[in-house]
Amino acid sequence: MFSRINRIAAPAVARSTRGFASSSARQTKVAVLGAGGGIGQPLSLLLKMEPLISSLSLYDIRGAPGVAADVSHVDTYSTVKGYPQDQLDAALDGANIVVIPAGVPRKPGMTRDDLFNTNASIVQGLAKACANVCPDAHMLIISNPVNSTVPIVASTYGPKFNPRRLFGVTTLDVVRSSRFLSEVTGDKPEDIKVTVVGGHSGVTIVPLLSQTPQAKSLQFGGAEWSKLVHRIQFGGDEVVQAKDGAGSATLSMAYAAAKFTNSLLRALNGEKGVIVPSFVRSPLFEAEGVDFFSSNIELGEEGVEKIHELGAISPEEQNLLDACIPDLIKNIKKGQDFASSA
Ligand SMILES: NC(=O)c1ccc[n+]([C@@H]2O[C@H](COP(=O)([O-])OP(=O)(O)OC[C@H]3O[C@@H](n4cnc5c(N)ncnc54)[C@H](O)[C@@H]3O)[C@@H](O)[C@H]2O)c1
Ligand SMILES: O=C(O)C[C@H](O)C(=O)O
Repeated sequence: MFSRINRIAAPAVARSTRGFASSSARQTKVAVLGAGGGIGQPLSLLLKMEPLISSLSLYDIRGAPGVAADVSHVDTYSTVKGYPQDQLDAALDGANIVVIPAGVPRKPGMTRDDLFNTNASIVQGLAKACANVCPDAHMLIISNPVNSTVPIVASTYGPKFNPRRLFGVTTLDVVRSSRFLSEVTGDKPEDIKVTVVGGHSGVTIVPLLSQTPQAKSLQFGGAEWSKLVHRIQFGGDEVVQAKDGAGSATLSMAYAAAKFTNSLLRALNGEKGVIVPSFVRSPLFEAEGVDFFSSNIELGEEGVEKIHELGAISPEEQNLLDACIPDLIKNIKKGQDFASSA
C-alpha cells in the first residue's frame, strides 16, 4: 500500500509567474465571494482588521452592499466596497487574492459530498469569472466539498491554471486539532501546532499528531488517541448537529480563513518561513493517482514556494493515510469529471 513512511524533501514547485510585487504591502486588494453568508460576513470583518489589506471587495448574489456599508465603518486602513449579483467582474477587477465561501452548507445527516450538486456549479461559475478578470489572483477555496471544488477551479482555469496560486483552505482542521488536543493535555492551544494532511472531509482529514510534541504522551492507537482523531476528522459534524439545520461552522471558519489569508499575505510581502497546511496541486501522492493533497506548504512571494514531504509518521497514521487516499482520489476525480463535462 502506501508504505513510504519517511519521505524525503520534495523539490520546490518551480513555476514562475507574473509578479505580486513585494512592495505591495499597502496595496493588496482582496475579494470575498459569498460575503453575505454565514462565513462571508464575519470573514469580511476579520479581513477589515487585517493591516496588510488595502482594499476589500465584497460580492454575493444577496446582501453584499449592506455588509460592505456596515464593515466599511470600522476604523482601520482598508477601503470596502460591496457589489450586487450583476457586478461580479467589477468586484474582481484588480484583485490580488480571492476568497470563496460561496455555496450551500450542510444540514444534519448530510456529507460534504452531498453539497456537490449545488456547489460545483456555483464555484465553477465564480472560477470562470476569476480566470477572465483576475487570472493571476491567489484563489482561496472554502466552499465544500473542498476535495472536489479545488480540482474544479483548476480544471476551469485550463491553461491559465497556476498551481502556485490555488489553495483549498483546510485551516479549520488545524485550528480544531490545536484546540481539541489542548483539551486532552491541558497545554495552551496557541502553543500547539498540528500538521493535518490529506483533504477536508471525514477520513481524508489526517492529523499527524506524532509530530506534535504536546501529543507525545498519547498512546497511539489507544482509545484516547482514536477519540481525538475521530473528533478532528468529524469536528464539522459537531457544529452541524448543534446548529440543527441552521448551517455549519461559520465563526470558527471565518477565523480560520482569516488566519490562512494572513499567512499568505505575510509571505507575499516577503516574510520567509511561513509554513502552513493547505490542499494544493501536489506531487506527493501523484504516483498513487492523487493530484491534490494537503500537506505543509511553504508560502512565498509567488504563493506556493515549496511543498513539504510528510516526514516521519507513526504506523497508526500510515493506516489513516491508507484510508484517506481512495476517498481523496474519488472526490478529486468527481470534480475533474464535472469540470471537463461542463
Ligand atoms: N473549508 C472549510 O473548512 C469550510 C468550513 C465551513 C463551511 N464551509 C463551506 O463554506 C460554504 C459556505 O458556508 P456558509 O455557512 O457561509 O453558507 P451560507 O449559506 O451562510 O452562505 C453562503 C453564501 O453564498 C452566497 N452565494 C450562493 N451562490 C453564490 C454565487 N454564485 N456567487 C456569490 N455568492 C453566492 C449565498 O448568497 C450566501 O450568502 C459551504 O459550502 C460550507 O460547506 C467550508
Ligand atoms: O462540516 C461542514 O460541513 C463545514 C466544514 O467543512 C467544517 O469542517 O466545519
